[in-house]
Amino acid sequence: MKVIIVKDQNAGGKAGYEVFANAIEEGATVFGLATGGTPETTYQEIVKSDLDFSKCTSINLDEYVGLSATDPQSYHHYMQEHLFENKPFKKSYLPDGQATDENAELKAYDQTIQDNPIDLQLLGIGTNGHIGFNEPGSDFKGQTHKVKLTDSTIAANARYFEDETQVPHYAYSMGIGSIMQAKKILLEAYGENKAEAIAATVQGPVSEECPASILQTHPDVTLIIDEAAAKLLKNK
Ligand SMILES: O=P(O)(O)OC[C@H]1O[C@](O)(CO)[C@@H](O)[C@@H]1O
Repeated sequence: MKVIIVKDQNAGGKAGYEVFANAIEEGATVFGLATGGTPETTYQEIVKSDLDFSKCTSINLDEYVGLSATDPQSYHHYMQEHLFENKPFKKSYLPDGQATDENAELKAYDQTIQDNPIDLQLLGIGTNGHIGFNEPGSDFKGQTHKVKLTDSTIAANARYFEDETQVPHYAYSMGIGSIMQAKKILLEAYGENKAEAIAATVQGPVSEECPASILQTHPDVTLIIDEAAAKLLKNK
């Protein structure tokens, strides 16, 4: 695991952009993308750049169950607003939060991931160490599945909704098994509220209690974290 400690999220966005630019340089064409507050500055730097994704494919980690692609709170909408509007891909995949046949949707998403092996997977991390919506206890070999969100995740994401009662309680998430198949993984984390999860991810035991700890077994992981998120790391 390569750990890059930056001053703040803006510096992190610049470093994150560099990882994307290098990946394209090295021939990457399939990008696993994340949502939430963390990747916003990396997307801002990409949007400002001349990087061209028109021949590339994107596959997002997750989507809330029950939200339409046009719902302002959906991850479809988030991606459109933060990236795709300005940097369109040849093809962009997110789970369909309104799928009528749930099992068919989950199977189809797994097939999409198999058909488009991910070159660079971008991740954020939850305060409880979740990646995508894979909450503590998720199977390390898991494929795309429906997740019941924990109370802490619902509370953490409530900031994007009118109030907490509007936060969906389920999501479709790429499984940890699929995430680990990516050739290269970039995890970003900013803020003191991620310090415990980062310490467990980097220096804790590999345990399903901290889903991100599995990244210790992946051959090519880069962490971009700010000083606050790095606070509990020993001998940094
Ligand atoms: O970047 P944020 O907003 O702190 O979210 C952290 C993580 O939580 C999620 O938004 C899921 O709740 C993930 O997609 C994200 O990586």
